[in-house]
Amino acid sequence: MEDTDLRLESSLWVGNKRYRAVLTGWHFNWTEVDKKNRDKKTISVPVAEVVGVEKGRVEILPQKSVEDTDKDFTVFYVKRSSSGSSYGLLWTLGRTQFSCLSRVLRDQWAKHLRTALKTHSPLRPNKLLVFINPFGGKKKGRKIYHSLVAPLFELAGISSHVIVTERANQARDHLLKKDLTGFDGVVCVGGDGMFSEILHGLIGRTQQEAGLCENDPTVMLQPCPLHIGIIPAGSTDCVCYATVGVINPVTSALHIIIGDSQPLDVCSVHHATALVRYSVSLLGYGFYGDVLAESEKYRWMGPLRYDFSGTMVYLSNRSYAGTVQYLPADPLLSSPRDRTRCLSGCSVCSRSTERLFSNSSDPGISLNVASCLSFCVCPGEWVSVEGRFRCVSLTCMSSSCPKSPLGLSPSAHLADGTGDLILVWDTHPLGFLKFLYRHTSTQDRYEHFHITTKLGWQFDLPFVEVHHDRDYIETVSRSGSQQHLAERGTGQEMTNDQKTTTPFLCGLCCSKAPAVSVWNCDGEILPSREILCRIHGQLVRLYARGIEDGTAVHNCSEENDKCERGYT
Ligand SMILES: CCCCCCCCCCCCC/C=C/[C@@H](O)[C@H](COP(=O)(O)O)NC(=O)CCCCCCCCCCCCCCC
Ligand SMILES: Nc1ncnc2c1ncn2[C@@H]1O[C@H](COP(=O)(O)OP(=O)(O)O)[C@@H](O)[C@H]1O
Ligand SMILES: [Ca+2]
Repeated sequence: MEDTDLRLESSLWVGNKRYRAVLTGWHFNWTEVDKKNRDKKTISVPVAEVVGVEKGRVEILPQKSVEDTDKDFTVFYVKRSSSGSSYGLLWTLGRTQFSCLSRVLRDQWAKHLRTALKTHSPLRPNKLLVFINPFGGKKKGRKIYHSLVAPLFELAGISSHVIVTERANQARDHLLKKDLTGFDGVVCVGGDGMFSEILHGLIGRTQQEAGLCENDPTVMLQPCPLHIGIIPAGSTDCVCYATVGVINPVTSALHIIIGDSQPLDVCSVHHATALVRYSVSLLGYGFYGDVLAESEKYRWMGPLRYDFSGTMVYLSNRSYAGTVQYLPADPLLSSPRDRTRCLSGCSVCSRSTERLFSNSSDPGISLNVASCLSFCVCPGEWVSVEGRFRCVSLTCMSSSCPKSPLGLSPSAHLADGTGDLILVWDTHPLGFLKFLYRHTSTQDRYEHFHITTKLGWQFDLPFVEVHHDRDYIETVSRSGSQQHLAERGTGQEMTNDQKTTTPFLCGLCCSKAPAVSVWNCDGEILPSREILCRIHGQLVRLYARGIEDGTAVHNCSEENDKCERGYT
């Protein structure tokens, strides 16, 4: 036996097989040795991915059972399996029960492993504040938390203070006003709307404490000190999908437990001199605004309300006149058409961390170099676009979700300090259907009518433009004064310029097509149509690590597969 600092090596038994087990600084490995002392297969678990170490023979599923034996210990760790698509890995709870030659050795293994995992993952939370929206998605938030997540938190020694919300904005108000001392992070059990509440509460609280004015779009906001964890239990679950790669409560719980950390860009939306809201996933005018407004009537349908309303709004065949102005970002940083994806350990985001935080005096509203596409812009110049749009969307990240596995903007980055602006000009209904349909693509490269298609396929249409922006103004109005837009009602006589496109299938869904749309801001309808947006790079941190490349499945060896698979 060897024992220096955190290194420990000895023989251990799993069942009747003997293993040579080694704990080095970063890894816990066990290698099967046969009767002639020859090495066979090795299983290696990064210490940072050890969930817990218990003395005795312990199971936590289907219910907790502890056999308090003298020479045994049980190690729980993260185990990966394919999610079925090329990106995003499911995490389950791996478990192996080891036997030692003596109790002293057993205690030594337990002590060393526990010390090592604390040393190698310093962001593991000790205490979490958990908000459950009991009405999100299919209304299963409470069940998901208590049956799948709470036992894992308990195993990892995390204490949690759980609040089941009784009204909208309760979580946000709690975070804005109540004592948060001692908490390492906030967990939201729900959908994108619930995440948005947490986001607003934490950003608001941080700025209050820093004495910063959120209404001023030129202020450099203070990054939030508390991490946010998302247990998906909503309808779209876009933020979870885009930062973890799968919608799976156990996977998300394990990312929280091991203290993963993923920074995220946030967009602040202003009107006149006031902050309206923050957004991370979708700020959409036109189609997405109309779908949201329509879907509110059908909340009782649960997540299906979006498909139903989406079809109705599609059939109503609307487009809207407007003006969008934006400041293009430096195309050297990354581009929405560069066919790359932001995956775990993304180098574009890492480089951005240095850029975003090295120059704290950067007001953030100065321009980088010219944008791509048909616009010729000089440094420092705003680009103004005017016309009729099917939809105008802004995302700070890919906004991938189960409906659109590669997302609204597949090459967008989670934490590069920029957002993507997608302009879809008015086009014929089949063209727009093609655009929507292309969002359902699951592979980033495939053959379609003998043509190899690549990431960002939905942008390869003549009526779609995508721009990479750092900060910009967006206003949506008909050509003419913006004031006019705010005052324009739906009952007015419309000029050709103001008219929405004629519905082409039925009068049921589209008899009263309005002349203006609304903004969908992460699932909330905004009260204003004229807005000014600013991207704040890496303003919050999630317990996540970005989407893992599913083509490289780790530690799923034969031996591992024999372990308890946990909750799949
Ligand atoms: C033909 C199939 C078309 C599929 C098009 C899929 C595009 C999906 C893009 C989704 C981007 C999601 C960005 C995230 C938004 C969320 O923040 C936000 C709030 O989520 P929460 O309720 O969980 O709190 N969610 C939303 O605003 C929902 C947007 C959903 C849009 C779905 C549209 C479905 C369209 C179906 C059209 C069908 C046309 C069929 C014609 C015969
Ligand atoms: N107890 C509650 N009662 C009613 N609404 C709530 C409650 N808790 C949270 N909400 C609100 O419900 C909205 C939708 O929640 P979310 O969890 O995102 O579900 P979904 O994904 O189905 O829209 C959010 O805007 C949130 O503010
Ligand atoms: Ca971004």
